[in-house]
Amino acid sequence: MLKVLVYWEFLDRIDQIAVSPWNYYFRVLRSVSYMMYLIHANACVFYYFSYLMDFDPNNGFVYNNFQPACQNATNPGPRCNFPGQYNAYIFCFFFSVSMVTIIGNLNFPGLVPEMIYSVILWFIGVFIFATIVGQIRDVLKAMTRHEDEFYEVMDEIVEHMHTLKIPKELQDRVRTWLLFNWEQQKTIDERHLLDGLPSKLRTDLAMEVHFGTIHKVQLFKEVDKKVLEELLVRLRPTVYLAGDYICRKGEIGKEMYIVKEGMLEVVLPDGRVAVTLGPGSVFGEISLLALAGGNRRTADVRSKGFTNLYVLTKADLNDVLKDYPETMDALRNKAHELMNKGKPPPERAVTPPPEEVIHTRAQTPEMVKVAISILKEGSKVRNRMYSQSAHELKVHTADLHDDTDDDEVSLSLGTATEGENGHVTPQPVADVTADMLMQEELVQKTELISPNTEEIISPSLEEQVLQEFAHNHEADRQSAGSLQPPAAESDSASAPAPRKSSKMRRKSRANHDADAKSSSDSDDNAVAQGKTSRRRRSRRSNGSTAGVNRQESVDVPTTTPVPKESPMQTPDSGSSRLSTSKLINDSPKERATTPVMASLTSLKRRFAGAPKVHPIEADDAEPPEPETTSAAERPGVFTFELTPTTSSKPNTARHRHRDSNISFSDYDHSGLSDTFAGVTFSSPDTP
Ligand SMILES: Nc1ncnc2c1ncn2[C@@H]1O[C@@H]2COP(=O)(O)O[C@H]2[C@H]1O
Repeated sequence: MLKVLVYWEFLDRIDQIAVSPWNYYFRVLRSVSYMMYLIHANACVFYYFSYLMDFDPNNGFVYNNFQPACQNATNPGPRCNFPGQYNAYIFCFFFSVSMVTIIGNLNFPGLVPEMIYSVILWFIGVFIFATIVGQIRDVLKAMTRHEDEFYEVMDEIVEHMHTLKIPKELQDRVRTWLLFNWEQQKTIDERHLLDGLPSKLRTDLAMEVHFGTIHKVQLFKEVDKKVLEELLVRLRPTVYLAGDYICRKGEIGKEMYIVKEGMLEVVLPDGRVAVTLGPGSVFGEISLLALAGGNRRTADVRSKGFTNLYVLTKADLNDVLKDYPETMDALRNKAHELMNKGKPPPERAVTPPPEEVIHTRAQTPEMVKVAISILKEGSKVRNRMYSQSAHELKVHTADLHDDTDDDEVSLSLGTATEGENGHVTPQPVADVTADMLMQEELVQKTELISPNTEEIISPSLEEQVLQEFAHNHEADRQSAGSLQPPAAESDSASAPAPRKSSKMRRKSRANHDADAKSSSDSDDNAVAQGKTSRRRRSRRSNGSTAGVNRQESVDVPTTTPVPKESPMQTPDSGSSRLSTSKLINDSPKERATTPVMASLTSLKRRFAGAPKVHPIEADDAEPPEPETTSAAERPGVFTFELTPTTSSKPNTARHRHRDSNISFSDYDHSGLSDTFAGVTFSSPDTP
């Protein structure tokens, strides 16, 4: 009897160490053992009761080993085969079991005490029996309780779907999800399972369960342990089937996810997979932390196979981070860092190429041009008129915002001021970075300088333009007279000439200089006849060079001293013009002779397609060596190939286009007599 305590202790310990399903078997065994013990105890009581009744041999109810019936029997039956040999304990145990499990069918009590004893025993027996049976049933039920619950829920859902006449395919997916979920988690909602536990225990449990995954997450690498613990408790496991979309672009982000197992794909709107995420990856943080400036999903995320994820809701995140505001900032910074490091900004990746962003300015009236050309250079009236016309020449931009990025190669549209010492200082007004050049289509569509670029060029340049007009006009006339333009003229009128050797270019420049000289006399004539740059352009575009949209010539002086009075090189329409491909493909020596060349070399290196920018060779006979002369000191004249666009929005000062990285600023029109428009290239590579 005293051993019962030891026995209970033993049972408790076994219960602690036994794992499912053995713990359930053990519990059934324990209940049976309690029953046996009680029967044993009852057997002992019965023996003692028999003893109190003197083992009366005349009494069939109590135990007696005497068996007097056998002694007197003439024909003893099988019970008399072992007279006096019944084992007292076995007999009493047998009697006790019968008494507990079977009501009645026992030796009828002959005496009153026997009857009372029997009744008490029967009552006890009923209770013991009921308890034991109930316990065994509970234990067996507990063994399968979760499974039963799961199937109960599943049956309900399936039935409901059936009632709603949900398509079979969807029903199957729900069923597959439920089964997979059960398979993975063995519970429908783990969170509620732990609700009854104190928070400290839940935290410890969560740390234990999720830490393996969380410690791989880069985003949480530097997060304080306390915050991490609080976040961990709030993580909710979930599973996704192959092909399921976890989130869709444009949705409002309310949850972020940590991948526990499986692979997921970030899918861009064009169907391309931007990146594949594996265990330890986080996604959904951009909208949750408003990294892209809003709370919308920036991409679709699709489960590649079956995946196990941890979900952290925005509400839970905010709930934790409201007590740790500095962690919110740290998380954002970290997320930004990871975003910029590992993946291109999703918005940029999915934004379609911008439409026309740079627009043509208005054309300067003919009258103004003529007046400018005939007024004395440097006169106040001329400057004012010039300034008026220049005001129309602002670059128009649309959908631009402030921002600047450095890029390896940039193209800038700028003004330059000629100083007293004859040095010309470029003043960039617009930067077109490498990004823009990459978008060749945009480059082709973009008009950096309007058809009337000449009008904002300095008076001296204006003069050159007029000279060229006269020259072209003369060529026109000649060709009209002979109905067959001379080959040289035809060449010079066409847009960028085919590649020529530097020798040829020098020669053609010499020819051009002679032409320019002879044509200068007919400037006024040309202007008077209203030869506009537009006409010249149209002649060019109709010229021999196929596939060229339009050419504009712009002189770009650099900081090399330029004699103030000496005219800048007159852009000959063909003879001195180099195509980009020419520059890029020419000898290294040539390539490195001007900043333009250096930049274009760099451009070529980065972008296979040559940008539609055509510099005209510098007017010095042989460009200086790059090692001995600073690139910024070399003069150059450049030509652009441009395509007109239409303007719908007014220009705004100092802007930058979000997609093309193009930035613009207004022209500075002050001191126009010393200011000209030009195009320069700049590159960090360029010395
Ligand atoms: N280019 C990408 N590389 C990696 N992950 C991305 C990329 N684009 C979007 N994502 C992830 O996909 C998620 C979609 O929802 P969010 O915008 O909230 O957060 C996004 C990022 O976590």
